[in-house]
Amino acid sequence: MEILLSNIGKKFRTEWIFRGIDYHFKESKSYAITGHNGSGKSTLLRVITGMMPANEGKVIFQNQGIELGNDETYKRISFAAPYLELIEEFTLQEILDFHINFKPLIDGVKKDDFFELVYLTREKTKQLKQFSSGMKQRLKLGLSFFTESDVIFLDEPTTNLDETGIQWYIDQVSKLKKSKLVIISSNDKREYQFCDEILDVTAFK
Ligand SMILES: Nc1ncnc2c1ncn2[C@@H]1O[C@H](COP(=O)(O)OP(=O)(O)OP(=O)(O)O)[C@@H](O)[C@H]1O
Repeated sequence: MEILLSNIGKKFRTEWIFRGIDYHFKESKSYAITGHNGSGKSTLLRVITGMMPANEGKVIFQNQGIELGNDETYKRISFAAPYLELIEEFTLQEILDFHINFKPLIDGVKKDDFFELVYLTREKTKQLKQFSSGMKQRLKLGLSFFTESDVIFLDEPTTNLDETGIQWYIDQVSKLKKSKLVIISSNDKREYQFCDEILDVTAFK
């Protein structure tokens, strides 16, 4: 799976956040979208994933040269971000069951393995509203790491994680990046230092 950005521009009211972005995200490579606070990293991620429309240009997802429609694209991408809400009334077990209706767990990972992989075995029957912010973030990352997708989008992935959580994140992404396209929006080097390429959004003001 690869993604082509063709002349992408986004503005809020009259202010252009970025403009004229042409870029090619290639299969099984990893990319960091960088830039200072407010430069437009999250906005670009939202535009690429289709959560927000661009004002100019086109985002094309393609597989072996064939353009994918929106329905197909959504099945193949995962997205974890601090601002994406979880259903807080669900227990951990319920949210996993809900999620795997749409995106099955990756080969070799069973439900119980998932709880272990995200270090939440004792929280299976706990409602998410009782989770700490770091536990929620680990769960969001886990849902994107361990369910089927070809592309993983991560926005500020280590938000609310402690040192152990950050190391866990680095270990997991380092493994995943060998087989998936990974795109990380961040201004924290530790979150993206292993990436193959950097797209600096400030270059497109
Ligand atoms: N929904 C919105 N409506 C209006 N302006 C917005 C909206 N979302 C973002 N902006 C503005 O767009 C600019 C880019 O915001 P964005 O959140 O993409 O930056 P960022 O690089 O991700 O920042 P940070 O590093 O602080 O997370 C900012 O000036 C922000 O105020």
